[in-house]
Amino acid sequence: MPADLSPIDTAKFVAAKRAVDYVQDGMKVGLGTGSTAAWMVRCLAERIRQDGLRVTGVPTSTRTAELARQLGIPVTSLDDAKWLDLTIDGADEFDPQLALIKGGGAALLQEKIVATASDQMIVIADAAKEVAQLGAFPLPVEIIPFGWQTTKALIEELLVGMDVLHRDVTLRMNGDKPLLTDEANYIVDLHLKRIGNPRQLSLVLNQIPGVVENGLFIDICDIVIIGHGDGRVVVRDINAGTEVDERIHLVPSDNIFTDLGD
Ligand SMILES: O=C(CO)[C@H](O)[C@H](O)COP(=O)(O)O
Repeated sequence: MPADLSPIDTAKFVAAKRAVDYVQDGMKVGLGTGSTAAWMVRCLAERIRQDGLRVTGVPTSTRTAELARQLGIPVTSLDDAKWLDLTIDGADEFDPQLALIKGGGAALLQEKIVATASDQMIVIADAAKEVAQLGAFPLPVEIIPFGWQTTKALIEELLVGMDVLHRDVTLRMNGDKPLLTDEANYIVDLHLKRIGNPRQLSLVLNQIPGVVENGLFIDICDIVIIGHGDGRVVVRDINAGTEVDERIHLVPSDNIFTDLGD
């Protein structure tokens, strides 16, 4: 492990490194978005170079597509790939049932579509993302720009009847303009502090006409690989009901430390 990696980057790196062990020759793999997923893209590129692995990646954002191409990973669209063997992505929070909050990087829509079109979803995360109950991280909701203030008001109204600790909805900005997603939509962040019933909240949010999708991923993630700053990983498999603690000794090539832009 390079000495100059911070504990947080070490945690993300070891989780990513462990996750790409699940990738087998010939697989179609969904490539997540965010700083942890960017480590995974680098680790996957290294396996392609070193092991001669043949994979096709389906990126979940323009950022990830660009990084994958730069690193020589063959990429295609979900429409071409149709169904994927595996998706590996980061998350903003995960709970004991492996329900997730995603979308901190504004890519939740493509991420959810790609993960749902995969046989298996593996989430890679540092230990700080683990929570007893979701909601400390603001829940991102993708909405269409048309009538966005009405949609925001409808979300606020809906939250009154929900089991949440706090109810504040903010439009995500990029400087002085609303942030635009890859689909040219807006994101509103729901500051809820605690979500009592994520499944119910996810269902009712998606009933609002201007809502495209929300960042709650329920019953989608199969495995979470939790990285620690000391190089340890914990692999939690919800279906097998197992938790395995491993120490990974890693000697990454210099190549994957280039372009740590995310
Ligand atoms: O959902 C996401 C992007 O939409 C990311 O996976 C999530 O925000 C985690 O990002 P990071 O690995 O940088 O902490």
